[in-house]
Amino acid sequence: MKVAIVYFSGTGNTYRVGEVFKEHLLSTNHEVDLINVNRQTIKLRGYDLFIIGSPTYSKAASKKVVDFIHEYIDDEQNKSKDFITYITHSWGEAYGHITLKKHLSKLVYNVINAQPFLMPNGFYMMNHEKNTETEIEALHRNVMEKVKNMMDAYFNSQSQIDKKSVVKQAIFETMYKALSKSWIPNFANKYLSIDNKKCILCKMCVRQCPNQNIKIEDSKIVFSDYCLACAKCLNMCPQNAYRANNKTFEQYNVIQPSIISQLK
Ligand SMILES: Cc1cc2nc3c(=O)[nH]c(=O)nc-3n(C[C@H](O)[C@H](O)[C@H](O)COP(=O)(O)O)c2cc1C
Repeated sequence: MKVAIVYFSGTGNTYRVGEVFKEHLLSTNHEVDLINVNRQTIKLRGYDLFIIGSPTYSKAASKKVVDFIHEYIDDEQNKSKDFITYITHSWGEAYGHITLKKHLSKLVYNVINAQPFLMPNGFYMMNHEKNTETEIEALHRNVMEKVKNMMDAYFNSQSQIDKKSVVKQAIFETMYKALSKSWIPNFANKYLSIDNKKCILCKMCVRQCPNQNIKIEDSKIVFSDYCLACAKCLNMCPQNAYRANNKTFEQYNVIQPSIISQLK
């Protein structure tokens, strides 16, 4: 079977879950491509199964992934294929996997499994707490078990759609759309700043920003007003020069590589 795992990820969680799906499928002799929505420029074809993952933003799915479904997956050739959706979230209830299912179902795709994954919080400078190492390890172990269960269910032809209120899903999607027009695009300008004593103008954030929202002008980092609030820049800055709400942000180092290597 040929599988496309399609994801968007700011702080590494959704990527990490995609990677676990990939490792699991490779170990059971399937062909797998792990595809970042930011790097794909042509329609996806020739896959038997699509696994589509997104971070949760305001309880909904990232606009990047929803737009990608319409632009690069919607194709007559994919109509008879199977789909699995997942979202990663860090607190409370999340509805993004159901948002993705709704968009795919409207396009007449067959979504067999839709599940949330609770992950370490990469947005804790704005909301809730930073996770401890013990919590992070437990969350990553849970990912491995859940991925295995999801794929076992899929290969046993069992549907596993997480039950969620469709009314709440629609409300949260509408709220996220409204925030995407106002608060979110200005997030970096409003809440982020750079410690210029630490910044070495390495341009890593400029290159890695998924929406090209970061530039260097007059030897300083500046933000435009099309931020996604994905928190990638803060988490991956090699100098930890980013400040959030005027405070130094204590990074997780993206996907906690030391912990992940221990779990392998
Ligand atoms: C702008 C923003 C809004 C978020 N809103 C929620 C939310 O409503 N509920 C939640 O559980 N997590 C929320 N989160 C946390 C992320 O969904 C979570 O950490 C996710 O795993 C990040 O995925 P990534 O690491 O692949 O970017 C939010 C994060 C950001 C940056």
